[in-house]
Amino acid sequence: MTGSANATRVLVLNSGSSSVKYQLLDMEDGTRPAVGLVERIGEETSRVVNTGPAGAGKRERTGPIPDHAAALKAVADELAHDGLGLDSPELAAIGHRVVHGGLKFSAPTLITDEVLAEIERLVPVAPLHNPANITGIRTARALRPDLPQVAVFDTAFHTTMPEYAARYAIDVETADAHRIRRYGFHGTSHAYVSRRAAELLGKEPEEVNVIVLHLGNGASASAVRGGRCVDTSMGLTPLEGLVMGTRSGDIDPAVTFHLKRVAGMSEDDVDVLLNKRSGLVGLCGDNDMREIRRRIEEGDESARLAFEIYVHRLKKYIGAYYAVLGRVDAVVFTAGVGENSAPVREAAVAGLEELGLVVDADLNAVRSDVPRLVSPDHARVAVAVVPTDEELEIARQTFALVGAGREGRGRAE
Ligand SMILES: Nc1ncnc2c1ncn2[C@@H]1O[C@H](COP(=O)(O)OP(=O)(O)O)[C@@H](O)[C@H]1O
Ligand SMILES: CC(=O)OP(=O)(O)O
Ligand SMILES: [Mg+2]
Repeated sequence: MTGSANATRVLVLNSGSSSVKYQLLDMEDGTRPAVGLVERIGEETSRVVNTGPAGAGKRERTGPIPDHAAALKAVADELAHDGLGLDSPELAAIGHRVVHGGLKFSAPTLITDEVLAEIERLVPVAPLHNPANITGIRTARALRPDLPQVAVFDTAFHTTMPEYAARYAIDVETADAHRIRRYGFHGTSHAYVSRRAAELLGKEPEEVNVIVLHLGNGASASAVRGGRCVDTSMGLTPLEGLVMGTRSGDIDPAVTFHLKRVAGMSEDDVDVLLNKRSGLVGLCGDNDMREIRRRIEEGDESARLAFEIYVHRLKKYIGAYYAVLGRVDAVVFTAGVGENSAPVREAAVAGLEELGLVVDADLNAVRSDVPRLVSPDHARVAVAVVPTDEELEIARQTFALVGAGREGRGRAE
């Protein structure tokens, strides 16, 4: 590993199926000199938005960006434009979000050829995500082969799940032969948010039991006991669990045989149906909760039903994880929908007063980007909103790993 002692910055790359989010974080002074994203990759109208530090110095351009490699080049150009290029001596490492780490990776990992090969082996179980992560890693390594690159896995936080929560009730030999089990995702977010929730309650993570509801485009719930994940709603792939923007979440697996046998659909057709044409978009044509709420206000029935299905599933998971944990200190909402949609939060806990769950309408209506309680003072269980910050968590874990490497080498030299 290289990097001088004054290399205090980490570039975080979060490559999604059609977007790359990037942030440059300074681990010494806590600033974020660069923040931005490339979206709609592969379309004619791709967009590069460089938000700049704290929203200052925003730049935006539109034009075709054919693939993730080109997107990474665009990110490098944006950084160079601000004098923050990848050749900067201040750069200590690049941290990559990697969605599927299988069973091998339960901690942030320095990327080697072997690690990359293992991430590639997991593509079949994260087809929307791992290929993008791999391109991000390859491109970044080509641009800065000397710099440590670290993978931070979505699955890592969930490796503490007990065997009875992680296993499906299917033939053990088949399951083991094909490594079929529940891995869980969004772990970086669940870890960060559950820790911040403990802070908000004035407690140590070890002292509290929390249910985290990460509701973005992808959505998942987790039950966290004393800082360790004991159950989560996503499974072998990020398809299981909650209703999402475009994914069905839980479904009778027989639906898939039925579609193949009766509707003549291929494996790929079913895959696309459940991952891209289901969830909110499949139910009502929109996957953005803002648009769905607007349509409900106008009396649109399909939007209303989509909302009700979404919330009903959410409520079932709150109940299930309440039972798993036995005692719950907080139910915490995070990510795009969880942080911004007061109606979703209100509806998700409506009728759960007997469980100690109540939302205060005034507190819930407040818009803010700081962690906050939305339950009344006297509530038995706190209901909270905690904005997630996967990039900060990835940067911290990356810097800790690289820093440890530097110290270790320092001692050895
Ligand atoms: N002001 C808002 N009100 C309601 N929902 C919102 C708002 N802003 C964003 N969202 C929802 O958040 C989603 C994106 O969440 P986000 O966590 O950014 O997703 P991802 O990281 O998976 O791309 C949008 O699709 C939309 O449904
Ligand atoms: C794992 C997953 O669903 O990620 P995202 O929400 O970024 O699609
Ligand atoms: Mg997300």
